[in-house]
Amino acid sequence: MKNEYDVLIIGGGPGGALAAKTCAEKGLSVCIIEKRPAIGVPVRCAEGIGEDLIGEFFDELNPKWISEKIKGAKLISPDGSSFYLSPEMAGNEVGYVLDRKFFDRDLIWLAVESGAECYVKARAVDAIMEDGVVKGAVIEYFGEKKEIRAKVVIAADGVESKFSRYCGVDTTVPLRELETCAQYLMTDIDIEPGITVFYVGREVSPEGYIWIFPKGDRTANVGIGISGTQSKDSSRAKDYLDKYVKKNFPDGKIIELIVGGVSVCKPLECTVADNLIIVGDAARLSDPITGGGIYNAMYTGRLAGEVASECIRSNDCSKEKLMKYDTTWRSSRMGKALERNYQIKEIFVKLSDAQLNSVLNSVNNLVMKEFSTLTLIKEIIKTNPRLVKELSGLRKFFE
Ligand SMILES: Cc1cc2nc3c(=O)[nH]c(=O)nc-3n(C[C@H](O)[C@H](O)[C@H](O)COP(=O)(O)OP(=O)(O)OC[C@H]3O[C@@H](n4cnc5c(N)ncnc54)[C@H](O)[C@@H]3O)c2cc1C
Repeated sequence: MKNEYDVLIIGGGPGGALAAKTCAEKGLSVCIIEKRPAIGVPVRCAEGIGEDLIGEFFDELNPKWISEKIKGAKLISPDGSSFYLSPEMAGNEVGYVLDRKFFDRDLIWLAVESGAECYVKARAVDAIMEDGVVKGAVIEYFGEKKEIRAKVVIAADGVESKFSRYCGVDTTVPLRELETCAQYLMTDIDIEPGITVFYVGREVSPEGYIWIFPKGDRTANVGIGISGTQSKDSSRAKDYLDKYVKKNFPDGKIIELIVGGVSVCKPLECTVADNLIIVGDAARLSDPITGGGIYNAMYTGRLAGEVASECIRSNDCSKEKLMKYDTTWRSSRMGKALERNYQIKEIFVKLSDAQLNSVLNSVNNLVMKEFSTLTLIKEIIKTNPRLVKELSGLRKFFE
């Protein structure tokens, strides 16, 4: 490990890996540090991603990255009725349940093949700051402290991100908007292959949802996310999950448990500073409705790599120059979706279970030519005149 690189990347998740690969391909010297002893494990994710989204990065997917191809979805209302998205309707919402143990590792491998250096068990414990400007990171590597300097530091340290805070950026997530999650990898359970299932409602999962994401024969990620402040009797996410599992999969076998957090707040007000770019979950870029953030991390990681390379070439890595990264992602399809989905989430979390039943039952018999979250929301607005007041805030997104 050297003391100086063009680009230092904190975190070896999908955001960090794409940033590293992009910078290395452009001929820069790149160092990725990852605090865990292995890339990709433990997997803190339900591993779902849309086909079109992952297709933006790869012409062909390595079969070992994929646990299951998803062709449809079911949404279960609080009253138990279900809204089924057939494979024909699912259209652009089909996708994959990945195997991130392999996927994340291979993303780093691609970065290393392109010339990046990667060090595991290397944790950033502070920022090197000079005159208020980021110059690198202090890291702990196998018990020793070391300083690494860089022209640009990319903070890709996930939802638990501390690095940007070390640099003076306020990254606080309001407690209500930090979903706490628990997930079992379960086997020996009766599930429909290729169909993801989502349960919503205050009783089952306050301000969140339960998911079943199939991962091969009678096996699935069965998980839950709940708002940080809305649980009953201080029940934890795992308590809600256990209740669900006991009722629905009493004979299933639990072979893994993970817990983690997902932010469903607005993105950081600004995702750059002098010599610093913040990507993926560290920038609070997971989707406020679904909590999904693999694509957003990959997209912003790649963009950060491109903008950092340009700025390093032009010898100017000031906040002003790096702002190109911030303005580009905000005006992208992803940025617009984040803004819209935040407003939609804010409205939906306020609906009672009775209102949710009414909303979801109203779309139950719809035949949509092409499904997307957007078309579903449009239909909900059209078919729920009684909820016009609650839903009126959504109109601006569809006019
Ligand atoms: C239960 C759960 C289910 C989810 N399900 C889905 C899903 O189905 N689909 C989806 O798209 N998204 C899902 N997500 C979100 C998804 O996992 C994240 O959005 C995605 O991993 C973000 O990638 P990232 O690179 O920004 O951060 P991460 O993947 O979190 O990577 C950050 C890395 O930085 C490392 N790190 C942290 N601090 C330091 C430090 N100081 N020094 C060095 N390294 C550090 C961490 O160890 C980690 O490896 C889920 C999340 C949870 C918790």
